[in-house]
Amino acid sequence: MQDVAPRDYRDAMACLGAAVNIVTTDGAAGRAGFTASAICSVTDDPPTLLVCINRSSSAYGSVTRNKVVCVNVLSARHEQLSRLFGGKVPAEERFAAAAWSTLATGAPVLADCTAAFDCRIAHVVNVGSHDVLFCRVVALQRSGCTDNLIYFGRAYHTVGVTDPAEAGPESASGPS
Ligand SMILES: NC(=O)C1=CN([C@@H]2O[C@H](COP(=O)(O)OP(=O)(O)OC[C@H]3O[C@@H](n4cnc5c(N)ncnc54)[C@H](O)[C@@H]3O)[C@@H](O)[C@H]2O)C=CC1
Ligand SMILES: Cc1cc2nc3c(=O)[nH]c(=O)nc-3n(C[C@H](O)[C@H](O)[C@H](O)COP(=O)(O)O)c2cc1C
Repeated sequence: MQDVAPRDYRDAMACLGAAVNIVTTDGAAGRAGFTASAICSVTDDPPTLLVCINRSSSAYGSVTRNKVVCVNVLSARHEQLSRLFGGKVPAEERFAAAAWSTLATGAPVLADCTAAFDCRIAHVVNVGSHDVLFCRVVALQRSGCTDNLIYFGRAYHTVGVTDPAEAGPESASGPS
């Protein structure tokens, strides 16, 4: 069996469009955040999603020691914010560019994000360069669920619904 080269793998993955998110954390190990597309729903009972984080990321130490994250789903207007959280910018400069609140865990919630999943990290699996974080969702926020920022072909794009009613009502739930 022929091994697939990492470069060929990434070229093929560039053809897999994915929603863009900002994953944040806060706590004793400090506030941090990074742009992430490797996020997936695992199960709705108990509500669980997964996040893949590169262990070389500047946010890695804070995320794994705080053991909490908030997955902030981005919309078209957040492209510049996504670039800021995409690397090489000091954490304080990243967070200064937007307004944040908190839900249950204390991880920063982006004020105008499409949806926010506030989570406690339940389980971690090491795979190659990344850790896969299995995250139990303990609180939610939804607002203006009309469009998504998408990363496809190494570029940003937007998908949206023309009728906001299709996306359901705005809401927040879980302990606060
Ligand atoms: N899952 C990840 O860690 C991702 C990391 N990135 C980072 O963003 C920067 C810009 O990336 P592109 O311009 O899209 O070119 P690229 O060739 O680095 O990435 C193309 C595609 O490959 C995947 N990918 C990239 N790096 C990966 C990694 N280390 N592990 C697993 N999958 C990976 C992603 O699906 C990405 O859309 C790079 O530094 C890249 O490492 C981007 C997307 C996902
Ligand atoms: C569109 C996009 C998606 C990304 N997705 C992920 C991801 O899922 N997991 C990850 O560890 N890094 C991902 N990255 C890279 C991190 O955002 C970036 O490397 C991270 O902020 C580390 O940079 P830093 O060490 O300078 O903070 C992505 C970058 C971009 C631009």
